[in-house]
Amino acid sequence: MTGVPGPTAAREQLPEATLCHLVDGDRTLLIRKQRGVGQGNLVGPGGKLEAGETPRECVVREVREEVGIDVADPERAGAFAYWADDWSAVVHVFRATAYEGTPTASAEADPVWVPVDDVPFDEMWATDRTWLPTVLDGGTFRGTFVFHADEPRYVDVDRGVNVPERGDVSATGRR
Ligand SMILES: COc1nc(N)nc2c1ncn2[C@H]1C[C@H](O)[C@@H](COP(=O)(O)OP(=O)(O)OP(=O)(O)O)O1
Repeated sequence: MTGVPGPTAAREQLPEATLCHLVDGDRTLLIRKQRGVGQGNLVGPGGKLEAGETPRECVVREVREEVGIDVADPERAGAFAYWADDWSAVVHVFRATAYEGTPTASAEADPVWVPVDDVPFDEMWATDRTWLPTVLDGGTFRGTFVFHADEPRYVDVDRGVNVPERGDVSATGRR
């Protein structure tokens, strides 16, 4: 894909995106992506940062656009940087426990509640299983992933670390 950061892009060149993992008692909200990056996968709601937007502003806006609810308390749970053949990104991950509204389908997303203790990782990005349990459990993490031919070839996750909203989220310092 022309103009899209691939596996050799420097960290500073990567587009930024967000994910929200909303926990409501013993269930957590995922979406079935209807288009865009990861179409067909189950994933947390979220999307790409717009110009001038902070990750927190982005995650609130994207959750509202995708599933029609307002998350009240998005808390930063970590971030990962990844490089793939046709897309690479820094993804900021938030956990939320309070919201207003009823999750509703949009053109981008079908909302799906799943049990916190039975998340369908087989239908998600392969690397989600390495960090999502930590997030659902209230912890923090930092991840670095390299994919080739849609398979994760390098996976590094630090748990219990706080990652600033701005700055290098790559555990390896790869730039
Ligand atoms: C390992 O890679 C990824 N893992 C997970 N769990 N989620 C990922 C990964 N790469 C991207 N994502 C998520 C992060 C964002 O929520 C979306 C970004 O893509 P999207 O195409 O949904 O962006 P939007 O701004 O919503 O879409 P439009 O451009 O159509 O407005 O994917």
